[in-house]
Amino acid sequence: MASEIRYPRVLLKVSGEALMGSQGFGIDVAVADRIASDIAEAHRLGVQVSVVVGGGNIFRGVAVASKGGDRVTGDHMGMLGTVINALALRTSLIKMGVDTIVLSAIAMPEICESFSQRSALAHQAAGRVVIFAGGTGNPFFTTDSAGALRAAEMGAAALFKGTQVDGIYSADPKKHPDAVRYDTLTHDEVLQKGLAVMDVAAVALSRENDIPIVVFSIHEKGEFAKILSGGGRATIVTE
Ligand SMILES: Nc1ncnc2c1ncn2[C@@H]1O[C@H](COP(=O)(O)OP(=O)(O)O)[C@@H](O)[C@H]1O
Ligand SMILES: O=c1ccn([C@@H]2O[C@H](COP(=O)(O)OP(=O)(O)O)[C@@H](O)[C@H]2O)c(=O)[nH]1
Repeated sequence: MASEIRYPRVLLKVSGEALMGSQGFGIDVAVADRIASDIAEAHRLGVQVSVVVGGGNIFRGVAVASKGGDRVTGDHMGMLGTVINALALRTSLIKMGVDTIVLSAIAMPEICESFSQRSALAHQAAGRVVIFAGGTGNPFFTTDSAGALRAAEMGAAALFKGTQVDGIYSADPKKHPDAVRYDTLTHDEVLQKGLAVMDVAAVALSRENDIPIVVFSIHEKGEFAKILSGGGRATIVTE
């Protein structure tokens, strides 16, 4: 029921690293199918879902730079990784009967359509799930920033970050098991406390556009729909 839905239009950022499952690299198709089933469930609830997919399971530009390589080339490789992930996620969604389109920030017309806000909104209005590939199309950015950017362009009511942990903690819970979890925070608190679950540019852009950020575990089946319906486990960042 549309009236029970907390956020009628959302942008979901899917962690690239989540897609590799227990493998050390690449895409575990079973995991891609599972994440797609959560997106399909939200879509069936009547929520307009668009997706930015990460690329950390394939390549990160900083890894090249840290070994003395060229950061910009590394970031180009990272952005191409996000296109591979977007195609995998589209395959999973289409298998489930969800009409899905991939729009890339970097033109590659033989493979997918290029991004424009106009076409993205038109595809969304036609009932499709839109997957944004290629991040922002610029080096030195992240797919979290791409998520915040596309959320603003699509008029999303919230930016969902589906990640490896179930919310925002006082410190990285993977390194500090005693870290305390927050149910709610403001954008300013995330920035002032230096909570590194998302990069500063993404949080600042969301703050500027008054877009709440919802951080939840992408590994919990059904959690996305639960949160959309007003329940579930997440940290919600609002003003
Ligand atoms: N304060 C914090 N609260 C929660 N997670 C944090 C925090 N600081 C760092 N992290 C780490 O940030 C990770 C998510 O960011 P990122 O590496 O960009 O992953 P993703 O692949 O989901 O984009 C989490 O898996 C977590 O280990
Ligand atoms: O706008 C962008 C988005 C991503 N990237 C590159 O693509 C990689 C993969 O994206 P990200 O690290 O955000 O993926 P995730 O952490 O979600 O797996 C990054 O490390 C960057 O090298 C980039 O250059 N510009």
